[in-house]
This record gives sequence, structure tokens and C-alpha cells, in this order.
Amino acid sequence: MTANKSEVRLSVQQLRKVYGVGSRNEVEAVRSLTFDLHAGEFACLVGPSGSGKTTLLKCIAGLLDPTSGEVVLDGRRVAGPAEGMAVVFQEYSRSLFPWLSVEENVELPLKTSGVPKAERKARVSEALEAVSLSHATKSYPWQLSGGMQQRVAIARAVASNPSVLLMDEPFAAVDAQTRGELEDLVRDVWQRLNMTILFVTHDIDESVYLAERVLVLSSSPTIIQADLHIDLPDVRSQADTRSLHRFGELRHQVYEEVQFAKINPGGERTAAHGELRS
Ligand SMILES: Nc1ncnc2c1ncn2[C@@H]1O[C@H](COP(=O)(O)OP(=O)(O)OP(=O)(O)O)[C@@H](O)[C@H]1O
Repeated sequence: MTANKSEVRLSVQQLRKVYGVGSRNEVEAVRSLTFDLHAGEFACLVGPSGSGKTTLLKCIAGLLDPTSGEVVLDGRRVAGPAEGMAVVFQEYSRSLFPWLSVEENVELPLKTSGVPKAERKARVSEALEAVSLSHATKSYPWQLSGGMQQRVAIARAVASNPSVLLMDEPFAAVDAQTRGELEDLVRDVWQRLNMTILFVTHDIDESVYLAERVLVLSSSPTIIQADLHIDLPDVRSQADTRSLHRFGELRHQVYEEVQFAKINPGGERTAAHGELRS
């Protein structure tokens, strides 16, 4: 899908989510979240544990109804699992069917949505090539390493040609080296296929390395506490980018925001904390 960066792909407007409304166990998880994601953007969402990242992502994906506010994808209000959205979760082993081969796993959602066979084959092949798995199309998930399984899950999401790709801590369960490789792979896929990505992580370094923009969530009840532009060079590498002075500055800035978020539910700032830095 080609990206015109001025186009708003995803708009989250005053989204609020309260669990157990009216009950004794009522929890206001998300207070009021508003932000837009433009076509071709790569944004990371970070926040302390329990800050509502998963709740927000589920509301955006249409898997959970917000209490109020709305999510709009390509001009249409999201009111259930949205076709233009694909999600990659952390638990890759549970998201793949062990009795289907790699290519069958990637093809399945396209089959279900009635994409003609020739187009299906072309999209599966392009997606598997984008994640460097063209050599493993006939393998089964259980024959692959954890990192490779997650690449299959990414290929499946990419093959559906989504308007927005949502990723919920997708690399939290893999070892550090594989994680670095997958980070580079996602940036490569994002650039090659002109994707729009919203990536949730609790890892500050990962958010700075991956994104063009980092949204920091406050503690629950959640708001967007900071919206930071990541002005690192477009071409990134694990060794060089992470040793840039600017990388350290940005990491420090995000770290401070997350520390502030931990002790200030709702993201309220006193005059001493100053204005939001963005
Ligand atoms: N089904 C639920 N019922 C009631 N409260 C819930 C439910 N799911 C989440 N919460 C509460 O909503 C708040 C936000 O939770 P959520 O899991 O969205 O945060 P998170 O940032 O994804 O957490 P983590 O980083 O630990 O995965 C927490 O206070 C949590 O206890």
C-alpha cells in the first residue's frame, strides 16, 4: 500500500475504557487518549507496566469496545475487528497453526477473505520474501526457531496488506540477538512495503531504535503524556545507531518520561515539571 504521509490512517479520539462499569471492581484503564497516525508512520507506544497499552491496542484493533470515544481507520469508525488492521502478538507459538506449513499459515487469512488463488500465491510469496523465509515455505512452525516463527506471524500480517499494522510486544519472548535481528527486519519491511506501524513495547531502547515517533503513556488512568519525534537517521544499524550521542539523549528523554509516568497516574504535571516536551 503506498503511503502519502499527510493522510491520516488511524485516528484515536478521546478514547476511554473503564472495565466493569458500575461494579465494585470498576477500573478506569484508559482515561482520554487522542492521537493520529499518518500514512507511512512508524510509531512506538511505551509506558509503565499496567499503563493500558494492551487495552488501548485491543480497542484500536476492534477486539474490545471503548467505553467512550472512537477509533477511526481510513475515515471509518472501528466497531469490531477491522479488515484494514493486522495484529502481531507476543505469543507467536499460539498464533500459528502447527498442522499447516509456513506458506499455508500465511495464506489462510487471505483464503478466508476470498482473495483469488493467483493473487494469494503472489502475496504470500512477496510477504515471505520480505521476512527472508522464501527457503522455508514448506516447513511446519514446530520445525522453526522462535525468531523464525515470529517472522511467519509478521509475514501473515503483512500479506493482508493492512492499512495499519499493530504489534503488541512482539519480540518480548525471544533472546536478545534474535530480537535485534527482528527489529531490523521490521524496519526493513516497513520501508520496503511502505507500511504504517503502531508498535507497543515496554523497552525504551527498542522504541527509540525502531520508531520515528514515540508516544509515552502515563500510568493508568492513561493519557498520552509525551509525543516525541525521533530524529535519528533513516538508515539504522544495531551497532552504529545505538552508539550515537543522539540515541543516548533520546533514550534518556523517553526514560525520564516513563519514570515520571510511573509516579503520576493520569499524567498530571505540576508547574515544577514543566510543559509536555514534544
Ligand atoms: N479484563 C480486565 N478487567 C479489569 N481490569 C483490567 C482488565 N484488563 C486490564 N485491566 C486493568 O487495566 C489496567 C491496564 O491494563 P493493561 O493490561 O492494558 O496494561 P499494560 O500496559 O498492557 O500492562 P503490561 O505492560 O503489564 O502488559 C490495569 O490496571 C489492569 O489491571
